[in-house]
Amino acid sequence: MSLNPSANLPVLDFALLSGNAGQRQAFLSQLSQAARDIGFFYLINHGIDAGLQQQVQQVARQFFALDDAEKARVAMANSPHFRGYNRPGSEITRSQPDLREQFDIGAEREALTLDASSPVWRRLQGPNQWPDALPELKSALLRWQQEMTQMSLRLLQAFAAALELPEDAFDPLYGDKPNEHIKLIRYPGQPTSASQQGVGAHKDSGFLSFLLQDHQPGLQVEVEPDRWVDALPIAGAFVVNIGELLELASNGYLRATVHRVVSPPAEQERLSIAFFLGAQLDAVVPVYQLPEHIARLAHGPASDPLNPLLRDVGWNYLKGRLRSHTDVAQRYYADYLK
Ligand SMILES: O=C(O)CCC(=O)C(=O)O
Ligand SMILES: [Fe+2]
Repeated sequence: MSLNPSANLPVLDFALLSGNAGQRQAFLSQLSQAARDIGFFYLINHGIDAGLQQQVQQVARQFFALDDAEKARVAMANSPHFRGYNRPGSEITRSQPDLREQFDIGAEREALTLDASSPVWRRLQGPNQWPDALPELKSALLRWQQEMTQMSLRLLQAFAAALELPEDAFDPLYGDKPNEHIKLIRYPGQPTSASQQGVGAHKDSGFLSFLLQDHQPGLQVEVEPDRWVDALPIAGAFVVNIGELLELASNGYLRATVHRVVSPPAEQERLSIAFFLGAQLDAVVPVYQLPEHIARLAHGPASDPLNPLLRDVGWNYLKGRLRSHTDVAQRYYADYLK
């Protein structure tokens, strides 16, 4: 394993984007190169306060330390909107259980009124579940959601500029309802005899994902078929990766890179705070007209029969949620799955 955390993945300095014209251009060209070569990079000087990062990590640890009974009161199995707590082993990736416990929240919006003709993905919108035993969690995560949304939308605009599109090209895809998904994740240590699948190999479904890791390694990126590199933690930095919506929007010029987490050793644990920026659920991702020198290198989105990428955002997001959370799927989506 490499000792220099930045050896495997590029490190991008977000402060350059608001610097002078030369610095801005340097950032955009580093961004397009990093995004195209690997689809994963570290982001530093992102403007998210270090104190807030630590507060969110601390409240996440407090949440996972609650009694099982308290956590069960906010179980995702009770939410048609896929919000709430999952015990280790309850989520499935590539048909295997993921050895991680997690707490999901999304945008705090009212459930939609639905009738028989409503597309099923409209069930995804709705309220979060908050634990009574830890009121600080709600205020910390709603603030996190707000700040992460602002920062990540700036980065998404930089992606548009890096693709030589107007900076606001993607704005209509999220409008005033971006899909702001936070996942607090704890990976318990595993003996070497057990499965080491913290989370199995996958692509993220949204535009961009941001991971705030603690000190514990485990995240791995598939840089070429069957070649995995460690994305070792860098304190305060976010690991950023590209999701399926940006792969679709760039006609495969940018790629949603496959990644996974290997469980920590026995007696240790790993905490990760993930933020997924997605489009509004009723958007459809168009094929953007890219300049010739970029379009030439765009080979179309990946075509994996096990994971078709869907341009209809609501359907693409629902696909991933149903596959990962079979208990919610059976309880609230049985009519659709039939
Ligand atoms: O734990 C991590 O840092 C990565 C998690 C992840 O890839 C995911 O939940 O989509
Ligand atoms: Fe992921």
